[in-house]
Amino acid sequence: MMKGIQDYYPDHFGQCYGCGRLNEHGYQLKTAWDGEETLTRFTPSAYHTAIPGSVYGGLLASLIDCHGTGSAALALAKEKGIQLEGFNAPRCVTGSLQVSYKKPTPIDSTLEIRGIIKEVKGKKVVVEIRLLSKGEVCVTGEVIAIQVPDDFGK
Ligand SMILES: CCCCCCCC/C=C\CCCCCCCC(=O)SCCNC(=O)CCNC(=O)[C@H](O)C(C)(C)COP(=O)(O)OP(=O)(O)OC[C@H]1O[C@@H](n2cnc3c(N)ncnc32)[C@H](O)[C@@H]1OP(=O)(O)O
Repeated sequence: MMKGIQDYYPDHFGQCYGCGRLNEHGYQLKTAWDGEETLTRFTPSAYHTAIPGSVYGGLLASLIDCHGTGSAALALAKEKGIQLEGFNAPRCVTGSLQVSYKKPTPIDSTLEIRGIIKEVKGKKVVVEIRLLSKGEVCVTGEVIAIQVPDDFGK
């Protein structure tokens, strides 16, 4: 599996259900740069069903959520010139999450979640997200992520 910004969060940020590397029950999303965009992949299982053939919308929202905060952390690291090593990644939590379901999301394919950084202003980052299945955009969203201090959650 590719390495993501989540691999550079310290242990107390590694417990997140969506993206914590230490949560054995979670999705363990990995968010990385893909050119100017950010990218996460997730392969749904049959039990992630809404109606047969389509992915449950709440799951799709949580993929957008954690990919958004991870993308924001990548953007802050880039802006501040931080070389990722050890557990030194900037960390963000979700301020707001907006999701728009454009069409049913086929479940029998690996999903691609792509982020575009729209704004970095102080500790606030706005990320626009597209979620694709079989090459088609099924869901769009916007995450406003806010950087928190290093001791947040300790
Ligand atoms: C308390 C529990 C938190 C749990 C966090 C879990 C940690 C996870 C750890 C590790 C995983 C890695 C991370 C993955 C995360 C996964 C996603 C989640 O599930 S996160 C959980 C859901 N989110 C919350 O529970 C946030 C609760 N809210 C807060 O803690 C604060 O309200 C916070 C940090 C979001 C903002 O508080 P301020 O005091 O730092 O912000 P100000 O200084 O007032 O504003 C700065 C800028 O941000 C905007 N802003 C602030 N809050 C906003 C909001 N809610 N929506 C939109 N914009 C907001 C403001 O308008 C301002 O923007 P202008 O500079 O004026 O342009």
